This record gives sequence, structure tokens and C-alpha cells, in this order.
Amino acid sequence: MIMIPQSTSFRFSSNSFAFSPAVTSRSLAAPFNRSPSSAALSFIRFPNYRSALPPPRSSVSKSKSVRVQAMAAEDGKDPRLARISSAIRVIPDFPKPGILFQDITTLLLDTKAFKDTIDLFVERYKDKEISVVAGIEARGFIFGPPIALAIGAKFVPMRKPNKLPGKVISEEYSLEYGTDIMEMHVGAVEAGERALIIDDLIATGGTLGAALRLLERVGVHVVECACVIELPGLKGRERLGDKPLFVLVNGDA
Ligand SMILES: O=P(O)(O)OC[C@H]1O[C@H](OP(=O)(O)OP(=O)(O)O)[C@H](O)[C@@H]1O
Ligand SMILES: Nc1ncnc2[nH]cnc12
Repeated sequence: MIMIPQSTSFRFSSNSFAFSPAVTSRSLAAPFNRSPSSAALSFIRFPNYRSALPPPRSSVSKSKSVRVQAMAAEDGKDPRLARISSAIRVIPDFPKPGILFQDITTLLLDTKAFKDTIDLFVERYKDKEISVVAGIEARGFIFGPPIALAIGAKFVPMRKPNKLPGKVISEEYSLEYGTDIMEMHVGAVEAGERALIIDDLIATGGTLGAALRLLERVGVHVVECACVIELPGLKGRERLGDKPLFVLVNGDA
């Protein structure tokens, strides 16, 4: 992960929107560039996950955190997306000053929002003849397995270095300072298989890009990359070339 601190290049206090690769962000974003409590979303009840948690060390209000909208549903107004967005806690200055951390652990506490998240991915991928769901350590291990089980695919962990016990193939990728390595077991996938890569979040795109290269090196066809959250200000999808990226909600970097 590359954590990019707040700078003049990125607006950490502004809100954003989410979109589908199939639907332009601008057309969907406009009604939601106001507060989620605005008229556009007033019909939606947001979960109050904070009541189930000790007070966060630091947090920003929902209206200043992740801003919704929308892709998955064909009409771009699937109400499940608002609940998902609302269930993601945003913590400023974690793990270091200037980072606006998108915390999906609160989404996992909201059983409806968590299920909706999995359902949205399953609905999209169930008929795409995907045989491999490749999940990226660590948070891709949360979302990947239930999706894999539901669509009848195997789950393949893409791990940080020296974690997998068998023979591995590795892919180095760049970080903000230096590099990291991603590994996958040899024999976990076969040439010609169709894969979905899943992670919780795309920021700079370095991590997803490495997973993509690793799978393509062994002849796997990556159908799509998918994340719960995109930080569009960091332009991570540009590092995926022309590989499609599907996201549920957008957040600020
Ligand atoms: O698009 P990028 O800039 O590459 O960043 C995105 C990655 O960063 C986070 O993982 P992290 O590296 O923090 O690992 P963790 O899930 O083990 O904490 C996130 O879960 C993604 O995998
Ligand atoms: N802002 C962020 N929140 C959570 N995970 C991240 N990985 C990279 N940037 C992140």
C-alpha cells in the first residue's frame, strides 16, 4: 500500500462519488455531490454503526467522509450502495498524519451492508464463467472467499512475501518509498483460466497492478478487478491499463 499524505495535489477534505465502469461518474455523481442527507438520499436510512463501537480515536462525520454513488445496479441508484458507503468509517491521520483511512471493519459489523457488498459482486460475476477469485492480502481475504463460494470459483490468496509455504511466483511492485513483493503459489491457477481480482480498496493501483501482472504471467485471463472502495483522486485505475475496474463506492484520498 502506498499512503500518500495530504498535500496540495489532493483534496482530503472534499467528498467524492463512486461509479461503475459502465456508467460515467459525472452523470451519477452530480446528485450525490451534496451531503448524503440531501434530498437525493433522504429516502435511505443509514446504519448507525458507531453505536456498536467504542468511539473511534478520531473520525469525521458521514457527510464529510465517504460519499456515495453508484454503479452496480443498472440504473445507478441501487439503495444498497448508500448503506455500504455509510458503513465505512473514515479515520483521519491513520496510520500517519495526512492519511484519510477508509476503515472497512465497520462495514463488517453491519450484517446487512456486508451481505449487500458480497451480493453486489456475486450478482455481477455469477454468470461470467470465472473459475478463480484472486484475493489480495489482507483485506481481499475478507471479501474474496464468500464471493468465490457463491459463484463456484476457487479462491487463490495473493500474499505478501515469505508467507506461502510452497513454491511461489513473485511480482515486485513500487511503493511510495521503495518496493514490495506479491506472491502466489505455483499450480494454484492454470493457463487459460478466467479470474476476478478482489481487494477492499484501490489507491495508487500499485497493488492491483502487481496482482494483474502475476496472473497474466501464468496465462490467466483476468476478467475484471473489483474493489469496494476507490480513491479516484489517486488515479489508480490508470495503472491497470485497459483492464476494467469495478467499484462500489468512492472515497477521498
Ligand atoms: O492501490 P495501492 O496504493 O496499492 O493501495 C491499496 C492497497 O493498500 C491496502 O493494503 P495494505 O498494503 O495496507 O495491506 P494490508 O491490507 O495488509 O493492511 C489496501 O487493502 C490495498 O491492498
Ligand atoms: N486511505 C486508505 N485507507 C485505507 N486503506 C488504504 N490503502 C491505501 N490508502 C488507503
